[in-house]
Amino acid sequence: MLPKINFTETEAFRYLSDYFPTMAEQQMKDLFAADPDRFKKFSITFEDILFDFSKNRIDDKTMALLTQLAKECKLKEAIEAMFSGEKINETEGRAVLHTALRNVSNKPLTVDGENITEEVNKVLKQMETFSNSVISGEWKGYKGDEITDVVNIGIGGSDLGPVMVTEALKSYKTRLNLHFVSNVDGTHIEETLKTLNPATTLFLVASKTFTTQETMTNAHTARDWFIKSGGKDEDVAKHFAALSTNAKAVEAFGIDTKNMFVFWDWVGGRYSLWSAIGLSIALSIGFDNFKELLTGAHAADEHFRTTDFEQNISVMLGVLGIWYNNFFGSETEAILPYDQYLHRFAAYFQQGDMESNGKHVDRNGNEVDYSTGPIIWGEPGTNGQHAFYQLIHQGTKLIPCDFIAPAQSHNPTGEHHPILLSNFFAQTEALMNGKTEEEVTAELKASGKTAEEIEKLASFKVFEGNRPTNSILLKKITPRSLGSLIAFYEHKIFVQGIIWNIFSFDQWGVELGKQLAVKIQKELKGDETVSDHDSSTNGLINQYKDWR
Ligand SMILES: O=P(O)(O)OC[C@H]1O[C@](O)(CO)[C@@H](O)[C@@H]1O
Repeated sequence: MLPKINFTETEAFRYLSDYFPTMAEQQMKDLFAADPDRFKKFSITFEDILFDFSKNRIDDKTMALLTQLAKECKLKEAIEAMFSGEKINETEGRAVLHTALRNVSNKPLTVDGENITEEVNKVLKQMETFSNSVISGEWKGYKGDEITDVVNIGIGGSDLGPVMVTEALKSYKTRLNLHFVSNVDGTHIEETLKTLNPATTLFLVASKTFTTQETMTNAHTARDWFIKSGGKDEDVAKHFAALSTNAKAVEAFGIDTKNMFVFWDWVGGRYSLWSAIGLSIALSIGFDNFKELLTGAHAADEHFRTTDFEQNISVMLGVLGIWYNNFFGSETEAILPYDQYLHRFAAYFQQGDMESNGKHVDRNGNEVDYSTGPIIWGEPGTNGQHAFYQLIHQGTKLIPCDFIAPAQSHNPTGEHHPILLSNFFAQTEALMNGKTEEEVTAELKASGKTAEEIEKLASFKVFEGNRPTNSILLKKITPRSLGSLIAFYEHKIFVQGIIWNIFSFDQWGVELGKQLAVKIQKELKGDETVSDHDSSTNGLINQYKDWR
């Protein structure tokens, strides 16, 4: 059982509230000027990843109080409860053990009397054999051809993780071409199928429940396409595999259970890329690289489980987020990777974070009277700079940003990488230092503007600065470093959920819309006028029926 403590009633919260006005006044640039060791003090290096937290609106006292807050909320006990397989997902009665999927050190772990380490290793072996055989060309399609293309059909956690990782690790790509179909919009599957040859295509139907409407609709369309293009029912086994926890539904769909890769109800959808859901990743980068991804995540798990909070990367990420969310009133956090390969990283953590911590009821079942999960968003730099950085620099909202970049590029073409990285460093410096009115005036004067022109322009060109950033510099994006990075972010979400006293591993908020869609889908059949909704919904449905 998880602790059920209201963090706003802790001693640390009271002290933080008292101290907040002092820190709200503090300029980060003054804190840097006063302490030559600030960078050293507030940065942590883990293997080949440097986390620099020093450009935050914190000092020693803030950090001591934030870590005290985590302690008072019994974070240490909660971490142990998760890792040891307690059923901490109480509203679904499930353990939360994505960490067991990457337990490469093979520490034995028993859940409900089953040795899950053995179960996990069995599926990993199956994934290894299968992916090696497809990549090597030993696995043949129904006409005897090698597989050239793999289509992962899944949505949410059964799509976003595999998409993000296969994109991030594209430079490790095998000869296979990966495609991802998620949206139930027929355009997604049709545009994908157009480019494919059924004799050389392998479909992975990825769904924890194997009941998700979007995925099952797309999977049926893919199967129909395969049959229409000449495949027979008995050929389906060579072209369809299932990644699921639901063997019965897989069989009912017509996929041979020999081609089924299982996982378990203790793997949350948005934490499932490490499970059989990662088969598309293994096919895309090879099983050894997939194993490296798991190894990197495991190393981060060990760090999270055993490191003191003051030096614990996920705890730092988590409590800093709480500092801005609950004291400065920030509503959003931007994730800004300066690496084109990481272009789906923010989208991935949109689900990871927002589906986990977008909750307004605490673990006691009471409505919370504080803000919980932030809105996560972001795009790769430098594209973001030319789109939304204006608001980050000069808008009225305080937006804490995570800047992420590799020191070594997989594509070190000409001056591209130094140019990219100079933008990363410049942005974090600019966000912190800003530009004062005196500096603006001097600059305008030097450019030959008159006193009158300077008077008119100056205020628009001032940057107030003091805008916080985390900088995450990796030596290189490798399967191992990426595995660690993802795991650190996953655990940050955990840290925050524990402090906010909410359940981070259910997602009841996605159910209502699904239920209503099933009802409305029936009403869309036939031409009768619909009248049992509110006038807006009726009006929209009836107009749709008229126009379709
Ligand atoms: O893997 P499944 O069961 O198809 O579910 C897909 C996604 O749907 C959700 O349940 C809700 O959108 C996610 O949590 C999950 O990742």
